[in-house]
Amino acid sequence: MQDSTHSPSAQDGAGGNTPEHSAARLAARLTATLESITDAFLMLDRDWNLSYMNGEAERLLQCRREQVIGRNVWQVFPEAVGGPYYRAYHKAVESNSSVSFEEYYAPLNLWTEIRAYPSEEGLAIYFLDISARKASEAEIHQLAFYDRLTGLPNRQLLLNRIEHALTLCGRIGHSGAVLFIDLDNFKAINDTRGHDKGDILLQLVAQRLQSAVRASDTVARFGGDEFVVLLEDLDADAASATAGAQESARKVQHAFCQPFEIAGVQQYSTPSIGITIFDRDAGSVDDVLQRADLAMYQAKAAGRNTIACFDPEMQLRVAASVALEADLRRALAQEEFVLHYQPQVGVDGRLAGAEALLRWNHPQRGLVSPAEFIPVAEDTGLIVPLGQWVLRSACRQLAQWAGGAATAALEMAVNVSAHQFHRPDFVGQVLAVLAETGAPAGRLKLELTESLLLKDVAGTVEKMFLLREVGVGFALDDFGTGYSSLSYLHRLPLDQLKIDRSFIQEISGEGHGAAIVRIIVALGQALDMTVLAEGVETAAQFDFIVAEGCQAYQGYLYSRPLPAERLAEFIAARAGG
Ligand SMILES: Nc1nc2c(ncn2[C@@H]2O[C@@H]3COP(=O)(O)O[C@H]4[C@@H](O)[C@H](n5cnc6c(=O)[nH]c(N)nc65)O[C@@H]4COP(=O)(O)O[C@H]3[C@H]2O)c(=O)[nH]1
Repeated sequence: MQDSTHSPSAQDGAGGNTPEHSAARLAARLTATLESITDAFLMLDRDWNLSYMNGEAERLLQCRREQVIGRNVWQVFPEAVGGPYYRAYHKAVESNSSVSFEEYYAPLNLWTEIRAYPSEEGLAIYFLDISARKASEAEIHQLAFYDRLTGLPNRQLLLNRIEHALTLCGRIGHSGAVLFIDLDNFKAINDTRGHDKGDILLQLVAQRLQSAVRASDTVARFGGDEFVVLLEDLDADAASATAGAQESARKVQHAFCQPFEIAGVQQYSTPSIGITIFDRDAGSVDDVLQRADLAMYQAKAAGRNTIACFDPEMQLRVAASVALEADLRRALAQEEFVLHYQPQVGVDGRLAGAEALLRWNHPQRGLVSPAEFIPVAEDTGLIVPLGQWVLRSACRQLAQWAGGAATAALEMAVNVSAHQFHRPDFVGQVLAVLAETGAPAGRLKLELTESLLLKDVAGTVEKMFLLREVGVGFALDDFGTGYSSLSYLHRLPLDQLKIDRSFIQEISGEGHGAAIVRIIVALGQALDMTVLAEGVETAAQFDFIVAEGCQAYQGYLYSRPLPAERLAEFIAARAGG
């Protein structure tokens, strides 16, 4: 049997068993319960008058119950009239059911549940302050979808928006565009001014980009110094969509005209911008971004601070070069390269030496010209191991010549690419190869190009002098085709200028070939360098370069590039004849 001293009625004291007393006790208990729950709680009667309010509701709604009980709720909270709460209260009454929702009610985010009581024709309303949960949800969203440094949408949000834009294109039939933006000189700024200044630049760029485009366009940080602008809602017509995207790209470019002020210093930065237009047939998000990225590379290649539109041929070229790169790596591992040697001759007919020219002995394609694969090797950095292989093989050959009576005096010219030359250990590598092969340093001539020399002139001069100390000579290849700057020529320890074959070919034609040959010869004399004409094919060209004072030449007239054994036969035949 239940212990009566523990029953609620026993605790309520004596004489409290009348229906009135029971009701009063129940009301008191209910009130105590309603005051202790964590929800805010309100009751309205059927005339919208507030009939009850607990302490938590007082706190959340910032009012005192004695001032509001009995008053019309819409008079107490006039700002709510017509708003979401107003509509929800009416809906609950009309539908005679409960309604719950989340809504911002300044300055709080509230979860609200409204229950209609048909019998009493009133409403019971519960509120819960969910501001803290909302704030942490917002923070999680911010971290997941926005870039911390710039506050811009991040790559993930951009991908979502492009996906969405592609779906819309399919449904509505309009088109959109992606502008892929890369800062041209960001690495240099980061390296010279420090990462904190680099970060400031990225933040300023983010602001400029946002003000350069419409508020409805997405500006996202893709990563590092790469930004993407997504334009939706362009015309369905391809030509006018392209024109619209180009116009936006020009605005973006224009936003970089003014310098950025970073820690009191004016800093200029320029963008390379690639554009791709997309419509319902654009494929996947990745396809679209890849095209924009390719177009951006095209813009960079065109000289920076430029805008380029995606061109499908470009994609084919890139695909071919990716395939070629893989093939080159394999070729290097399987030693499919060989050197051919083209004689370099004095105009008096004396054989001076040979230029080592790289050939790729491809298992399917036969001999492949370096003109086809050197640019890819340069772009991918493969030129470094490849150039090292050339240097070692040519020096081995040079050492062999040094031991033969008829070939002892021959020089070996070796092409050196900019990538290879600007490696910090270049001098050490050349010295190591000379030591390893036993080739005479005094008969090794490195052929450098003008563009190579222009980059970091001081470092270049230093390397050249270090090598010259052991006897290595230098020729300037393809002279006249690059950014000739006469001002640096006299600072460099060069032994020879090579006139590019394009000028030799022009000698008898309409062009300025003859005049250019004359100028280069005069320059060589003034700077005490020998001048060698490349690509001499005819007797007339030979006569001209002799008359102009070139000391040496190479070209089909004398000999094509030859494999080592054929060159040995060639030399022996000449010695014999
Ligand atoms: N039309 C015509 N052409 C002539 C004549 N005489 C020689 N040539 C060609 O002209 C090029 C001369 O080499 P280059 O200017 O250094 O130009 C070279 C050089 O820049 C690069 N290259 C070749 N081997 C190497 C290498 O080992 N390392 C690097 N970095 N580049 C190389 O590839 C370029 C092309 O090499 P090749 O195809 O061997 O082409 C060679 C040679 O075969 C002629 O009378 N008429």
